[in-house]
Amino acid sequence: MGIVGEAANKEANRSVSEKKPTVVFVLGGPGSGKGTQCANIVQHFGYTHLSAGDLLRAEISSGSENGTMIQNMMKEGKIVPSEVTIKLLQRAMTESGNDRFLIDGFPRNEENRAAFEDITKIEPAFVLFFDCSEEEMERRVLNRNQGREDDNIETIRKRFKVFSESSLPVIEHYKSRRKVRQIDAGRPVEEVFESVKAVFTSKNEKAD
Ligand SMILES: Nc1ncnc2c1ncn2[C@@H]1O[C@H](COP(=O)(O)OP(=O)(O)OP(=O)(O)O)[C@@H](O)[C@H]1O
Ligand SMILES: O=c1ccn([C@@H]2O[C@H](COP(=O)(O)O)[C@@H](O)[C@H]2O)c(=O)[nH]1
Ligand SMILES: [Mg+2]
Repeated sequence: MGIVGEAANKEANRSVSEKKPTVVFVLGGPGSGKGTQCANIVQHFGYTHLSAGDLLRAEISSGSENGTMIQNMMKEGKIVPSEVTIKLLQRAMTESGNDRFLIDGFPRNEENRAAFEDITKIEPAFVLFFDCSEEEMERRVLNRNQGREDDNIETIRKRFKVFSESSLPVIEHYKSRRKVRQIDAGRPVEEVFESVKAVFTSKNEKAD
């Protein structure tokens, strides 16, 4: 290959590696089925699933210096400082080697949202919102049996309050920008996934 060809090749590779990743935020109340549906999306559409809650739990288990602070906040259903969560997300994105991500359970408040956009300069392609009644979400979380310290009725009530007071405004923000794809998540898993698939296969979605 000549010098000109090599330069063109380098340029092509550079633009690929510097291309902004595709991000879909996956939001919804505790137990709405975000993790369950993300696992299905990964199988069908080649995304990497990053659950902010799972990354925070892994940070606690790793014995990191932030572990105790994160654990105490999660027990209370509170939102961990943005910089901690964003660092974990950025690290996971880099380590994945992929360029399309489902970011599950983040941003949880307006400050999370603004900080993520500020730091990463990434805007989501769209936001998947799993809409489910509190009654159904409570039933699911109490039956989940994954040993999560925050799956008890006292913390669940706090998580619902944080969701409606702090997370719903994030969804409203993206609604006003026509980025929200709202899914009725109160139906059986397979039915919910049919609606999810329709979103990901729509030719109008930038993420495809
Ligand atoms: N459509 C559904 N119908 C009935 N049960 C469901 C449905 N979707 C998920 N579940 C079950 O409900 C529980 C919660 O689901 P999941 O963990 O996916 O929710 P989540 O939104 O990720 O919750 P969290 O925010 O607490 O992490 C799990 O036990 C899961 O198997
Ligand atoms: O961006 C985030 C995500 C999660 N948290 C804390 O973790 C728990 C559990 O989150 P799940 O999404 O249900 O796994 C949540 O209640 C918060 O305390 C967070 O602070 N920031
Ligand atoms: Mg989850």
